[in-house]
Amino acid sequence: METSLSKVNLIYFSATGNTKKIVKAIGRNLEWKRTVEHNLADEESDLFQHKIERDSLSIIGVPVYRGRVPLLVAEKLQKLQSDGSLAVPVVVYGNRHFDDALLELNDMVTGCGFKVMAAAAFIGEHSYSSEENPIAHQRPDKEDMEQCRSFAREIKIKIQESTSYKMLHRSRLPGNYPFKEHPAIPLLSPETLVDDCILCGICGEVCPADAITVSAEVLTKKEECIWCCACVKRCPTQARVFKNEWIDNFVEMLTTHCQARKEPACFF
Ligand SMILES: Cc1cc2nc3c(=O)[nH]c(=O)nc-3n(C[C@H](O)[C@H](O)[C@H](O)COP(=O)(O)O)c2cc1C
Repeated sequence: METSLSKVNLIYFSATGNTKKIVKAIGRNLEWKRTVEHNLADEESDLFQHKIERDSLSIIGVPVYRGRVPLLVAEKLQKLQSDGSLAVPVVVYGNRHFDDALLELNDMVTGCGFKVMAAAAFIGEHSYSSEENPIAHQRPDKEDMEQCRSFAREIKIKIQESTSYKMLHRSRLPGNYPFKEHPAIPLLSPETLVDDCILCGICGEVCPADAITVSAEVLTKKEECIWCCACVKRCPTQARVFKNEWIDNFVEMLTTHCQARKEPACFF
C-alpha cells in the first residue's frame, strides 16, 4: 500500500471473541505490511508504556455493554496516548442497539489524542445467546465479514486519496451526550455446577476481569464479574451457567424483541 503510514495497530477488548474477529477482519483487509495486534485485556501489553506512533493507524474495537463502553474497558482505554495519529473506533453489539457506545468510544479516543478518520458499529452474537435462545447467533457471519472488507476498502481509499485525511466529525455519529447512565445491577455472576466441573481452570484463564480462581473449587468474586459470559461460553463441560430470574427475564426480552437482523453501520 502506497502511503506514509508505517503501521496498523489492531487494539481490542473482546471477552467472547466477536470484537476480535471484526477488528482482525478489518485489519486483514487493509493489507498493510506491518500490522500489530494488542489485546486490552493483556496487563503486560507495552501499549500503555509509550505514545502510539504518529505515522500509524489504530483500529480500536470494544463490545457494547448496556449501550456504553464497558467500564473496565474505559479504564484501560484512558491510558492510551497518541500524538495525533489516526484511529478508527469500532463497537460490536449483540443486535439490540449500540446506543451511545460509538460516540463515547469516539470521544475517548479523541481524548487520548487520536484523530478519528472513520468509525463503525458491527454485530456479534449476544453474550446471552444460546441454542435455545438465539440472539444474533453465530454472528459475525459471512455477510458481516464482507462488510468488514468493504469498510477496510473505503478506509484504504480515503488514506490513499489524501494526505490531509479529512476527519470524521462526532456530529455524524449516533448517540447522545450526556451518555446514558450505567444502571445499577444486582450482585450476580455465573455459577459452577460442581458435578459437571472438571477443575480444568479454563474459566479462570478466560475471565477478563480476573474474577475467577480455580483450585480445589471454583471461586467467583461476584463484585468483580462483568457478566461477559466468557467463562460460560468457553467451559468445555458446560459446568458454568448464568441462570437466575434477572438474566432469564432479560434473555426473554432480547429473544422477543431483538430477532430482526441489524446490519453494520459505517461512518466517514
Ligand atoms: C453486560 C453486557 C451488556 C450488553 N449490552 C448490550 C447492549 O446494550 N446492546 C447490545 O446490542 N448488545 C449488548 N451486549 C452484547 C455484546 O455487545 C455482544 O455479545 C458482543 O458481541 C460481545 O463482544 P465480544 O465477543 O467481543 O466480547 C451486552 C453483553 C454483555 C455481557
